[in-house]
Amino acid sequence: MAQRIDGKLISQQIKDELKEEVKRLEAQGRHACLAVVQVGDDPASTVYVRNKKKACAYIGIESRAYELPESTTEEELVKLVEDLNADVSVNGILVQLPLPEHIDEDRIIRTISPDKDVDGFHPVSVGRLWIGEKGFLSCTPAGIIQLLKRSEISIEGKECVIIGRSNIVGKPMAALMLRENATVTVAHSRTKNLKEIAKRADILIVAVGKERLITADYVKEGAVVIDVGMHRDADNHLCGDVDFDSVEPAVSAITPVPGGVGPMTIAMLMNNCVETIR
Ligand SMILES: NC(=O)C1=CN([C@@H]2O[C@H](COP(=O)(O)OP(=O)(O)OC[C@H]3O[C@@H](n4cnc5c(N)ncnc54)[C@H](OP(=O)(O)O)[C@@H]3O)[C@@H](O)[C@H]2O)C=CC1
Ligand SMILES: Nc1nc(=O)c2c([nH]1)NC[C@@H]1CN(c3ccc(C(=O)N[C@@H](CCC(=O)O)C(=O)O)cc3)C=[N+]21
Repeated sequence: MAQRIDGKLISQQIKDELKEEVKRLEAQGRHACLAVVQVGDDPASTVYVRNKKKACAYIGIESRAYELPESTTEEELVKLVEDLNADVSVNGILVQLPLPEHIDEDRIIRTISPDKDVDGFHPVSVGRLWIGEKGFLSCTPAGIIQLLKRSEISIEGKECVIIGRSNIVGKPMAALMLRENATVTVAHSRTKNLKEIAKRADILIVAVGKERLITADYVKEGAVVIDVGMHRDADNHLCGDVDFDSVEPAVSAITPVPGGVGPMTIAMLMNNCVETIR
């Protein structure tokens, strides 16, 4: 029987640890405040933003919501981020992605002060990650490392294959697995023989954004499979990039969707917020 890696449970443990820590920090007069910026009203973004605010309330972090209309200009958003950078009562800034077409996402990410970049998306945070310097870690990859460690799955020396090379998941995931001494392969849409490469993995991390793409024929017997994907299927159920029913019988451990990586992303965002006052 494959071990089901329970992201809901592990994220709850982390949030409880953070809640205790925030209590101690508050007693020392330290207070964390996260600014959450959403432009437009994409329903998926609204759900994530709501979950982030709920997590803040649970842990004892103040959250300030900035809900801007879809028609917000790039200049207006840059101005808001600059004001938040300058506001000493704000410790962390999160601008929910994706942004509307007419706004340059990279410019907005670069505008966030690296000292308040709790998403870990700023080029300075990315550089720090790759050279092994202290800085904010990208939340989803950091959450996956915690899932593995807290499930007692060792990483050192393992063959790790990551499918996907986005700036928010695949690339920072590669940096973190390398830091943990895995041997890392990053596959993408131009990769040849994807099945053969994926089958080499002791730890297979899937972030392709294609509903149930990965079936049992991509997976080595006994591998650990981490599914980052997030989709609503034709029956309106949440599912991942991995075909869970096909893959689960072959593997030693697997994350479900929902209840796997998703809740960990939020727990690690909370950790980054607490980091601003440690
Ligand atoms: N649970 C969570 O907290 C989070 C979940 N997600 C989910 O994870 C998934 C991936 O997100 P994200 O990284 O932002 O996605 P992107 O669309 O930015 O990146 C997808 C990557 O997968 C590669 N790819 C696409 N199709 C194939 C294929 N058929 N074979 C091999 N590689 C392929 C692309 O290659 P190329 O570079 O060549 O185009 C690209 O590198 C999505 O479902 C998203 O919703 C994302 C963030 C957080
Ligand atoms: N600036 C920015 N930072 C992000 O971290 C960011 C973003 N933009 N844009 C979108 C992606 C996606 N993402 C998720 C967060 C939580 C769940 C999550 O909690 N998922 C639950 C289910 C939630 C539900 O019921 O819909 C689960 O998997 O169990 C999923 C996905 C963060 N992202």
